[in-house]
Amino acid sequence: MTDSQLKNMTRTTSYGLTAFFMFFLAIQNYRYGFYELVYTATFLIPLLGFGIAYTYAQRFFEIKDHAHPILLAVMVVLIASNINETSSNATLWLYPIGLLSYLVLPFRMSNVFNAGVLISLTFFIMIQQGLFNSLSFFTSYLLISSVASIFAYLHHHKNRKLIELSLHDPLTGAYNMKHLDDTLTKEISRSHVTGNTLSLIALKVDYFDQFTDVHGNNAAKDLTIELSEMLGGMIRAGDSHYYDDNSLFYMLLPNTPQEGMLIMTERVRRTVEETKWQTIGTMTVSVGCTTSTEKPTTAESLLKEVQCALSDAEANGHNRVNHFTQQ
Ligand SMILES: Nc1nc2c(ncn2[C@@H]2O[C@H](COP(=O)(O)OP(=O)(O)OP(=O)(O)O)[C@@H](O)[C@H]2O)c(=O)[nH]1
Repeated sequence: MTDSQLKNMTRTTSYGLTAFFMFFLAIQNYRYGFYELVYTATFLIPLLGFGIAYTYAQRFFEIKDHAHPILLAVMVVLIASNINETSSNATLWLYPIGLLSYLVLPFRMSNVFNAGVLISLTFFIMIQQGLFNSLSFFTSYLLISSVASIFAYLHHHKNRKLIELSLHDPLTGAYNMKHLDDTLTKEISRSHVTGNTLSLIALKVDYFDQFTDVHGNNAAKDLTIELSEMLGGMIRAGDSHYYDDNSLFYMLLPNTPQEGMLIMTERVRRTVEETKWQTIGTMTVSVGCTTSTEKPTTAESLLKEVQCALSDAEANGHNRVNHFTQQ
């Protein structure tokens, strides 16, 4: 299940459960003779139904999320219209809306929404029913929305960590190969639309296996981290670098023509050669590079081209930049 399918399912279920809860509250109010709240429920339940329909439509059409906060705000106003000098039963109906907001709105927006409800309704109840009732609403709504907010925050935080872990290589902090596949596919489509050239570079430390045999795995890891930091510092905003394995790096340069890419790769090769490396003193790298042509291409074929160019650079004596040429 994709992220957006899961989000839509959560929203639909949350609207459905809230509608069920409202229906139950409406029956209770009918039994006790609070007919105004029953009338309000006849508006609220269709509004929640609209929320379900809107979420469903979002699966098929590119519709923004704007309707969700508006829908929740309308429901709060409808409920608040039942609060008067004598009755505060309607405040009970606000809690499920507050909880619903954490399930259908983005985290920050739901915090702002609940803060707005808390402040405006506290003042409104104070005017209608005095300080004691408004304080009682304030404390109970604050407690419930804070608990919901803490849970939502934990979920949001874990989610961000998981996304980061799924995109980055744990050793170097560079992006991983799965992310390169995804980004490359997107950038290829973009370059077809805009007509801008896309450049891809593969770079590998020369004689890295021998280095590992002599200096050990830890030194090899330290060198890889050092090199990754250097590459990350040399690329421009909009470029990105990726780590595969065995000291093999890729760099993706959108909107960069062949001449620009050759300037950039030669600069990287020379900088590596001239740098005093903590773990090894001096070292060199071989670089393979390719640029997208006007012909339709795929991420797979660009990767093959760049790997082929890198193998040729290594076969022709290492410490060189080699641009892929069609045989
Ligand atoms: N994408 C990308 N291209 C680069 C980078 N460095 C150099 N280039 C390319 O090489 C060309 C010449 O770059 P430089 O030698 O830095 O000259 P420059 O006058 O600073 O280049 P501009 O910043 O584009 O004006 C640029 O126009 C780019 O196409 C880089 O880090 N990333």
